[in-house]
Amino acid sequence: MTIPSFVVGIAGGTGAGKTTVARLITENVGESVTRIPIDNYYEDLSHLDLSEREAVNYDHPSAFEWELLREQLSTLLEGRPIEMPVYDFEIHNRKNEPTTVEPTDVIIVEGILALYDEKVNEMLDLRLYVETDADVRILRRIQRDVIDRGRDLEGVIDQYLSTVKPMHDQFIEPTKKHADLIIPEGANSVAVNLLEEKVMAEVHGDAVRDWERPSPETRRDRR
Ligand SMILES: Nc1ncnc2c1ncn2[C@@H]1O[C@H](COP(=O)(O)OP(=O)(O)O)[C@@H](O)[C@H]1O
Ligand SMILES: O=c1ccn([C@@H]2O[C@H](COP(=O)(O)O)[C@@H](O)[C@H]2O)c(=O)[nH]1
Repeated sequence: MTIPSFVVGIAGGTGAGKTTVARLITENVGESVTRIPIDNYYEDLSHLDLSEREAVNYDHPSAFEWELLREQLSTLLEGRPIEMPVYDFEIHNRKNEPTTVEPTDVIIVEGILALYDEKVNEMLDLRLYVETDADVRILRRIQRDVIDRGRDLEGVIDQYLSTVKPMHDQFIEPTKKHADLIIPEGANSVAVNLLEEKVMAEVHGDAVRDWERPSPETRRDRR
């Protein structure tokens, strides 16, 4: 049984480079890492038809099943496997079959609101916020949504202006204050190399952890 020793949260706006950072900092640790995309914890919307699901605001915190994420994360931290839901962006819903996820040394929790929930934040050893300019992010998103997620240009622009951008400003960007580190320009190589070394040290058991997370009060006092 593996009890995870290092849980990293990676938040940031759509297209900021969260998935890329997660991939790059863990690519040399083989099977010792588990990625938990919080997209998998979008509420089950099977009771809605496709056109109703298309109209949902997927950037609001209420779109996520936080209780399930908290529960499954703490199960992994106790060294037990979970049945993680799997999300399908093309149909805006979960797939029928969940996937079994075993606990590993390192766990990466990644998504636009990965630093939003207080209880999830308490389970994170390191909180990262990936920050990339909005113009770069929307260009990346257009490319990805049209090519990989089966959307048309007009729909991507409408969604961006009606929900993605306002929710980013209201809910996602403010979670930056919970971050231990802010990574500018997404996958910048200096940050990636430093974090990769840290992840490898955790996996090989020679990591030195001499920090203690400051309480919210101490953080405020430091400002
Ligand atoms: N530093 C970077 N330079 C260039 N392209 C990048 C960089 N980081 C990410 N990308 C590209 O931008 C797109 C979105 O990145 P991704 O990591 O999926 O973002 P997120 O997970 O935050 O939505 C991908 O096509 C990815 O290859
Ligand atoms: O059914 C859905 C679910 C989510 N989205 C959008 O996805 C992004 C989050 O993914 P990133 O990889 O971080 O970009 C979020 O902004 C939602 O708007 C969707 O379009 N449809």
